[in-house]
Amino acid sequence: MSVTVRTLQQCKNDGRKISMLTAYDATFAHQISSAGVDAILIGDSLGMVMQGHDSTVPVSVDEIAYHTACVARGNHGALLIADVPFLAAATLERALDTSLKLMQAGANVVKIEGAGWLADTVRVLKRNGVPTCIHMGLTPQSVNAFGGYRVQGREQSQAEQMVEDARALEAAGADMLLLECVPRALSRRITESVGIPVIGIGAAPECDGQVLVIQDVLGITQGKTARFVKNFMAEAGGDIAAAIKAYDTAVKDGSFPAAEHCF
Ligand SMILES: Nc1nc(=O)c2c([nH]1)NC[C@@H]1CN(c3ccc(C(=O)N[C@@H](CCC(=O)O)C(=O)O)cc3)CN21
Ligand SMILES: CC(C)C(=O)C(=O)O
Ligand SMILES: [Mg+2]
Repeated sequence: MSVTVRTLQQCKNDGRKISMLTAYDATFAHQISSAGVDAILIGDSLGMVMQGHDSTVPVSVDEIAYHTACVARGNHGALLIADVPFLAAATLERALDTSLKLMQAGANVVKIEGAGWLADTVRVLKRNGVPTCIHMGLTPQSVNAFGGYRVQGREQSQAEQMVEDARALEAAGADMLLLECVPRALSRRITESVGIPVIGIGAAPECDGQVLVIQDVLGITQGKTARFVKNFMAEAGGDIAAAIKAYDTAVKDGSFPAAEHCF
């Protein structure tokens, strides 16, 4: 049975946690979906972990579409979410063109970095049959504007705006939200403020689900990793399939993330 946006909504309604991991190729899609992970993100993090860039800014729509098609061939029933690259949804026309390529490559949902100002985009995509996930908080494509990868929503006014934006995006028809590097208390408040599933990374165990980059889970990422990362390879005795299963189990039993992975 394939996972759909309705399955994830049911998970939130029933209080069952959602697990998500990134994948960029058929082999990992096979391993991750076979382990029972609910959703696979074809993330623009591939610009860093696959291509060796120092940010996600250089990634193109055609590259995400290529990796989405690779993942789709190895996938066994996980929901496929494709990242919309830098500026590829900056106008409604671009958002539609980008979604056309990603959905035809095999995506079930497109994920767009931004905030409340994406409400119109969400409405237009929904009308055209494209489910959306809006990535809020630390949006890595804005690293040049932020001046680094920094926690977002620490100031009261910014926190209130984020809650308001989450509600506006739900009202516009967004199917899910993703919060990255948002303080735990605010992440919990946003998750409780909307009816749609909220996936966290550096957010809170109280989110409806969690996502990590697969290389981080396997402990093979080059250089320093973020606070929210947990390497599941050690407890899995060096077995990749066991590490993926350990992640899925830890998300679903609520033991990941722990306080040390949150802000
Ligand atoms: N391997 C990998 N894992 C990721 O999670 C990831 C990527 N690559 N590439 C794209 C973005 C970049 N991401 C990042 C990168 C660094 C931090 C980071 O170092 N954050 C600080 C927060 C500092 C603060 O404001 O307190 C940290 O200490 O975790 C966070 C997210 C998440 N994404
Ligand atoms: C880190 C996750 C949320 C992401 O957007 C990516 O992998 O590109
Ligand atoms: Mg991304």
